[in-house]
Amino acid sequence: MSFKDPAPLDLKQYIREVPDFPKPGILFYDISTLIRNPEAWQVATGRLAQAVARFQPDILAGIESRGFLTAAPLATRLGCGFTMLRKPGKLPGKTISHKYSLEYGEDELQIQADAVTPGQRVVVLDDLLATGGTLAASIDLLRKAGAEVVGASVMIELLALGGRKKVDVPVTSLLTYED
Ligand SMILES: O=P(O)(O)OC[C@H]1O[C@H](OP(=O)(O)OP(=O)(O)O)[C@H](O)[C@@H]1O
Ligand SMILES: Nc1ncnc2[nH]cnc12
Repeated sequence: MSFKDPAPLDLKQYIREVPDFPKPGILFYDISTLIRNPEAWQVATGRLAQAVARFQPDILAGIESRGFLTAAPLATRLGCGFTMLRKPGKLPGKTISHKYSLEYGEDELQIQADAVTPGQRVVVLDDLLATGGTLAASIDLLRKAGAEVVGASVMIELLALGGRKKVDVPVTSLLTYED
């Protein structure tokens, strides 16, 4: 993997912080302003790719929908396969599902049953780690599909929510926020 990082570039300046979205009291970390800037997005994906390469993955798994944005360019850079973890009813053919609890209510993710060959090394990617429920569920789902989940990587980690405690594989994050 060759990537020359034009350091120093503070990527946080490209993340827009939106108060009270999608509901009062939530501070939303918006990556739209990062991905629309070609230089900043090159740097962000380059740094993420360096972190993910250390896991020596065969396949990257992206979590719908913002996880697709991070996983797909990395798979291209690293020469890995890419597979989608999707919300229910979106994937054709035989699928494997995993239901999980969130702070309020239940959610579900699916993967195609033949997406992973048993024992393949998979790294799961998302844009952001908050409570960790989504990432933990994705890892459970990938294991149901036969994957060896060797790591997880996110662009943004919200430290105060302690999400990485729910995740039993090594997690790398590019940008951390205390609040
Ligand atoms: O750590 P958690 O508390 O589980 O939260 C993190 C998840 O929440 C967001 O996804 P969202 O469900 O908003 O879907 P989106 O990517 O389609 O916007 C984000 O992209 C992560 O997947
Ligand atoms: N605070 C937040 N900002 C952006 N995406 C999120 N997903 C879960 N919590 C989030």
